[in-house]
Amino acid sequence: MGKILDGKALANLLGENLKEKVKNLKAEGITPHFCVINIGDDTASKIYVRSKKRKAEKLGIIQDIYQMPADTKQQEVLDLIDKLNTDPEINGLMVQMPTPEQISADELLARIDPNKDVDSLTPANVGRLWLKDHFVEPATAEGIMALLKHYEIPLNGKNVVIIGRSNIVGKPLAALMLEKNATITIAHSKTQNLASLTKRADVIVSATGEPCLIKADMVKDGVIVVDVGINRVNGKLVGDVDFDAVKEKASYITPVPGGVGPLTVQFLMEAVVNLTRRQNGRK
Ligand SMILES: Nc1nc(=O)c2c([nH]1)NC[C@@H]1CN(c3ccc(C(=O)N[C@@H](CCC(=O)O)C(=O)O)cc3)C=[N+]21
Repeated sequence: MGKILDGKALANLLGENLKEKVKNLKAEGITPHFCVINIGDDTASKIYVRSKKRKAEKLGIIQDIYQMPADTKQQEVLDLIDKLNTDPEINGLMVQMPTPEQISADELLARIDPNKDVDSLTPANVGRLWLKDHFVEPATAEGIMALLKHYEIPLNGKNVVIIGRSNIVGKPLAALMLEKNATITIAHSKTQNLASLTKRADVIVSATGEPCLIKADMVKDGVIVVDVGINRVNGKLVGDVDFDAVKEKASYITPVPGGVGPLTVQFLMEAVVNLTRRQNGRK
């Protein structure tokens, strides 16, 4: 039976260190301050925005929430981003995904000052990520790397199958894992015979939003499974993995909830603090 990769515990542990870091900055008169722009009334988004707010408060970071109506015009959001980009009080900003139909998220992201790009989703920072001189990394990908490192799971030469090619998870995770000399396969909704790929994988990362996509007969014994899926099924939160069955074959597996999710929030806060330090000429 597989060992649980306890993301929640690691997030709490790292949170204690970050709290100290924030305290030290505050002693120098610097308080990290970031903004979340949430457009529309996606239920899940509201939950995430609130959980970020809670974490920020715990750490002593200021978080402003700009809640904009579902029919907000693109230009209004661009104007807000411009204002926050140039406000010296603001160290970071992010646009909560998904955005409503009339909004071009790509255009919004491109407008964010890369120096304030908490999510690391601006074109400049995506480029830096693949060129190895990055100063921010997307939080979920970074959280997964931290989790594997904490449990001393090496990636050198390992076959990793990432399912999901999103800009926010799959693609940046591939970049970070390549840096650790893993061999990466990115599978997605058009991939044929997914099981033939996952059966050969040493590490499987699933980020699709499809409950029970990964079943026990699709994985080899001793596999390491990282479940990034967040799905609500009959009022219950589940990942992409058939957890109870797959954990019998896995050597390590993340639970949902309590796996990758809390680390995402932790590393968003790390990004805020790192950007704040950088803007103030630290490290
Ligand atoms: N610009 C942007 N950046 C993001 O980082 C971003 C986003 N948009 N849109 C949505 C996704 C999703 N996301 C999560 C954050 C926290 C949990 C989390 O805390 N999960 C808890 C459970 C939370 C619950 O109970 O609902 C857990 O897995 O244990 C999950 C998912 C950030 N995202």
